[in-house]
Amino acid sequence: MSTAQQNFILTTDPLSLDRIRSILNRLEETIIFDLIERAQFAHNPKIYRKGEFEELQKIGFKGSWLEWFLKETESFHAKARRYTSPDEYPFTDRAELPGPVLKGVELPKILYPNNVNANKSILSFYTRSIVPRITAQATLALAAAKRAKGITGDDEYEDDGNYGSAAVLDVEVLGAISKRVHYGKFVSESKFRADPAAFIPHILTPNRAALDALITKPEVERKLLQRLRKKAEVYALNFSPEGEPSGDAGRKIDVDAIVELYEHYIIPLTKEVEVDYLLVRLEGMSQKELEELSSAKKA
Ligand SMILES: C=C(O[C@@H]1C=C(C(=O)O)C=C[C@H]1O)C(=O)O
Repeated sequence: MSTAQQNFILTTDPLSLDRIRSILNRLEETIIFDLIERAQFAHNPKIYRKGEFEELQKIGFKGSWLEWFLKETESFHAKARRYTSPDEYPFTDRAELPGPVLKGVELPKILYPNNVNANKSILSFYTRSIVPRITAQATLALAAAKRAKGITGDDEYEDDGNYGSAAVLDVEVLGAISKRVHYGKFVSESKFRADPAAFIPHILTPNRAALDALITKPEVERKLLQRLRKKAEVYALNFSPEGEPSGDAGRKIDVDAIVELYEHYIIPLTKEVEVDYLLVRLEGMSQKELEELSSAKKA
């Protein structure tokens, strides 16, 4: 599917699973490249801890350096109505963001009204598990360079002072992961509409495990992880000035780290969003509406 056909406005069938899967596939590129960019800087743990920067406290901001970046960036994006789109969620509380300067666009209402939002979990696993892992190479190289200058002990590690550059990239990675994970809502809506009768009893019970089994496609996940490894291996290659790929010169990022990120965080969280969305999919419906839906033919 061409990238133009992925466009929400141009497509004829926004809920086709093929279209949704092609978007998830394209987001793999975005996430891998953003992680490669972030991996050039050291961990810089200071930027993830609240209260580390006196300068921020002085201007009345109580969160971490990264939270400040998120709030400032998202405030601007909110003005351009980014978060009125059903696949874009801010990390900052909406109440703290300004309203859009442009009037809202009339997008077709495809999703059922819901407040499912996984960003708190995304922020937490990204900063605790992902950043330390993908920055390990840069952090070790930094420590070696510092030792060569006679700096040893605790001051050797982790901090290269590139707080702005690292946080700009964190904001990019987080936005891409968030978009990917919340796409789970479209996946669920598509699967639900294809066979409402299969889902309804488990939504009413409610039975998370049964819903999880209904939406899980092990074969799709297996192929995804295989494809992702191949993509990461290729994109992370270093090239000689003559354009020769040199696998021996090391890769720009730890390929296993990317595959594990998907396997242990991104896919499970997408499925959690899928199930959370299904659990509110019938809220406010009358008995008659439920019966009509239950007897709707399998698509
Ligand atoms: C996204 C889908 O739903 C589930 C979640 C997947 C994922 O997060 O990549 C993959 C397959 C399914 O188990 C899908 O069916 O494509």
